[in-house]
Amino acid sequence: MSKPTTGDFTKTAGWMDWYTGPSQPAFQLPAGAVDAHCHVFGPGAEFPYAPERKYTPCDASKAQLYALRDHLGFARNVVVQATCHGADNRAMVDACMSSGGKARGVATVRRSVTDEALQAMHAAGVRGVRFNFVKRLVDFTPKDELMEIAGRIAKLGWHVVIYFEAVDLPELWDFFTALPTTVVVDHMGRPDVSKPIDGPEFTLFLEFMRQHPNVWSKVSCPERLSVTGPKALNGEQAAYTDVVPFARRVVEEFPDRVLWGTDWPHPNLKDHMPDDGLLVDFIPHIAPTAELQQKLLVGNPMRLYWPEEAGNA
Ligand SMILES: O=C(O)c1cc(C(=O)O)oc(=O)c1
Repeated sequence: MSKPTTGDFTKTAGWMDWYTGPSQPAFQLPAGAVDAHCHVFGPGAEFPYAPERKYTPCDASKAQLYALRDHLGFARNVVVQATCHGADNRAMVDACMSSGGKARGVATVRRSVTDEALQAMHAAGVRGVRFNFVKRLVDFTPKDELMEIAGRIAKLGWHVVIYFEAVDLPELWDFFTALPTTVVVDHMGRPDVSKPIDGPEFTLFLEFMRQHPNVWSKVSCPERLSVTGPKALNGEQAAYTDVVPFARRVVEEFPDRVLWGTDWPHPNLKDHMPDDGLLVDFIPHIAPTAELQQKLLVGNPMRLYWPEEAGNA
């Protein structure tokens, strides 16, 4: 793949660029597999990063994303608005519109967004909004503003994607459970995988999903959650073993409400940048049967993002 650039922007100190030589996965993805969580960054020269951003990344263009899709063997992408673009959705929308129907999007919007702008995003392929509660990534948005947005996008048939840290779930519970749409949790609500799987935090997360059939989870980002590794580098076929029991528990208990994505280009990693081919090889460890893999990678994302075609998935 081509190398990342940065245009006129200066990257955050210590920024780790995405991996340019991903391996060919050993795991064969099922036909029609969807990478249901990935981002584009800029390019900054064309789609400038937002003034309110908390980090400045290297560029990660739609062409580079789609080259990775083809290399790994995915058929489609869900492009999630990255916080470095704030509520300026142009890069994400442009990626969706250039995909020939093979990408859907998740936007970030403010209360001031017009109905016309929402309609235009819908036409481009956007099917959800993202509410972010991770304090290092965004400034606080009042919950009444978010609830108002949720009410408006519900009418379009969109869903809400939520990103939060496990310790914050108790405080956010009432807000999340009042949302009127399907609710998709990013990265399993970021469990601390050094804690026991049957400990209070992860038990609460499972309870959240058990009690609320409208809640789905992305079982993504082992590279972010892992404490012990080993890293998805140098041909490692058993990467991030400490994350496996957590993700597998969610996949096995809620097989019809899980999604998987690469999280390319992996914003804000501090320790290492994974080989995305080896990340794909992580999938059969958390979804060990062909049936679970089919739901995770094809059936579920198609139902949520391409419902008009889902009958065939
Ligand atoms: O943990 C993160 O740093 C992170 C950031 C973003 C974003 O900036 O949008 O998205 C993610 O999925 C994860």
